[in-house]
Amino acid sequence: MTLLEFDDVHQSYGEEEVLDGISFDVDRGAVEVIIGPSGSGKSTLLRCVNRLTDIDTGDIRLDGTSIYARDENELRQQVGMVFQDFNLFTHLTALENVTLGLRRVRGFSKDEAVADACDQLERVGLLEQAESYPAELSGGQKQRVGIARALAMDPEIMLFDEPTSALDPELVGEVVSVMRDLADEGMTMLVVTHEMGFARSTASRLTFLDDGRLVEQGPPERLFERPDHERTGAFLRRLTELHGGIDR
Ligand SMILES: Nc1ncnc2c1ncn2[C@@H]1O[C@H](COP(=O)(O)OP(=O)(O)OP(=O)(O)O)[C@@H](O)[C@H]1O
Repeated sequence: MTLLEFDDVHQSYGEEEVLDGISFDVDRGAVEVIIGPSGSGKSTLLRCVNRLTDIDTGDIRLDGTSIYARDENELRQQVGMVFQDFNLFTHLTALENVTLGLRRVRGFSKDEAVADACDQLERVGLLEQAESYPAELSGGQKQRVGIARALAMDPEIMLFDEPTSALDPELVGEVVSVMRDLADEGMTMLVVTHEMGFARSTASRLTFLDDGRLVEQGPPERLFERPDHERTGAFLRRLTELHGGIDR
């Protein structure tokens, strides 16, 4: 069953067309991994889904309704986003970073918010660090707080924009493992990543973007073994050399 639809999406910055007619559907429970060269429009595509960036023409529908027909705050609750550089409030503890949205957006009482935030931190294996400030956490731990914060909104879909790219290599595994658990729980996920181990083991489908166009889409095993386009094959071989095909 379709949850998210991109319908002929065009987006430009000034003269530069960044998304040039993107159309595809994401099923509920699917893990869609978006790959493509730098500047191909991957981040922009994600940012359009929760209206951090507006599209020029076309439409994006969530659960059959245009994202432009929805209340913006409600949309941001339904669409969780995890950023490369965590975007945590540095003056708040891990727990406070998670309770903030629960109180302000979901209207939870203080006690309810703390209880729910503790559940979310436990889900990402960080309950013991609840009282730590971001500066006291490793990059992997910070990113897991970012995931817990997004999960606290009880989203219908989670967007991950290169969630492991800012991490030291030894910290990538703990974040990938949390993402894999979410996939196993049936969370719908749209993931921009270079982690080919994750793509091979967990993606329902890979989507290859180049220069704002959707070049090729398919199950990871087919795209890795028998891509229709030479560009896809060459790109995946290079990513695998750089970021490993090893399942972490
Ligand atoms: N706020 C902005 N203003 C102007 N141009 C932008 C803006 N954000 C992105 N761009 C341009 O849009 C194009 C696509 O950027 P985008 O970040 O979506 O690509 P990407 O595939 O995610 O790249 P990367 O892998 O390097 O993050 C790039 O040429 C970029 O310079």
